[in-house]
Amino acid sequence: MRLNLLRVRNLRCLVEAELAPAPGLNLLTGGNGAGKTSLIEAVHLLGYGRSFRGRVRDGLVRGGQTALELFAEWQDGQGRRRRVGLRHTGQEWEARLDGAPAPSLTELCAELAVVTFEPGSHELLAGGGEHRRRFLDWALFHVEPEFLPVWRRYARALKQRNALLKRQPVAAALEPWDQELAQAGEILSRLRSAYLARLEPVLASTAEEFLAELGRPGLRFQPGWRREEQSLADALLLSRERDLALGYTSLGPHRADWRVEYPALPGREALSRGQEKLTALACVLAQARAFAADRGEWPLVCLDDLASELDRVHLARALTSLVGSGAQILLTATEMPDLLAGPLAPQARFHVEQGVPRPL
Ligand SMILES: Nc1ncnc2c1ncn2[C@@H]1O[C@H](COP(=O)(O)OP(=O)(O)OP(=O)(O)O)[C@@H](O)[C@H]1O
Repeated sequence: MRLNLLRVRNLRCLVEAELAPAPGLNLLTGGNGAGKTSLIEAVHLLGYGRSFRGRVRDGLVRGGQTALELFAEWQDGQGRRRRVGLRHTGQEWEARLDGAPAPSLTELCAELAVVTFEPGSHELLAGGGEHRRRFLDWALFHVEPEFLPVWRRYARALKQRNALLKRQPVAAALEPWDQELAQAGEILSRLRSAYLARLEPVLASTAEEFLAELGRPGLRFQPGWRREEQSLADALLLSRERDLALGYTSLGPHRADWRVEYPALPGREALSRGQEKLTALACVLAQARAFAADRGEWPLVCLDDLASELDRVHLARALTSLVGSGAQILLTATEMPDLLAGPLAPQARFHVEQGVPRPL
């Protein structure tokens, strides 16, 4: 997947910005508040329907404006030229995909695959389970056709069951939703567990390239109930009294989680802050690699302010591992890191000032 053109209007400080990235490594430099992260946010928004700094309604639209507008043109793995346009007010949106109206944001996000590592990405290890579920589900959404319908089934059944639980229904009223939840939930869990099993060796080889000192990382899946001991149907039945008292469904795949384990470390808490970031980066890059292996094309890789996150040695190793891969990369930094020379020299450089990126 190769992004040829990005146009942004009225997103944070970007009044009217245009970026035409090259294949390979693109470096965006500029001072604090210049708009580098906002450009990455624009790409991320097309890939996820939300920013990594919150929803569109949480301040993404430029002050004094009613909507932001994005346009992107890229080439997919088969060499086809694709186009997407999005207008978003924070409440309402309108989108076009290849010239036709897009029926949903989900449809849009299925087309442009983006992985992002930014200063908040250490939340993948340190934050709540929703970050890690989102990570898992992004991959499945893109590579597993069975995933989205089953995820929707599960989400709908969960909403209905939770609404019922609040009303203290008779047990029989819960039956159909328990059944639906159990059926969809078992499939969801199987898909997630299989994905993590596929990701584990990819993560190990990625971490080996720039984080070998910690040993081979493993991935442990937590399905959201005691899956090795009981079916989800049984678990739901057993937790019914408690769920009625709580007024919501206390177990199931919506509570799933996963974690990275290093054999020589007692737990995540033993990681230094830098090691936590490197591990999160390894997870993100492994996910991009696994995507490339499954789909035969790389997602667009966005790395915001990586140099301020990593020391020089780890930064060089991480970039070397990526740059050789053929992925298109958008990398932001306040200044050009001096290690970006020789084989790590960017294919294109842009300087961002007051929300305007200019090619150098
Ligand atoms: N809704 C908004 N309307 C107008 N300006 C905004 C809005 N939200 C944020 N800004 C401004 O947009 C800029 C955002 O900059 P951005 O985070 O993209 O900068 P950056 O180049 O990545 O900087 P840094 O190096 O400090 O991370 C800031 O100057 C901020 O004050």
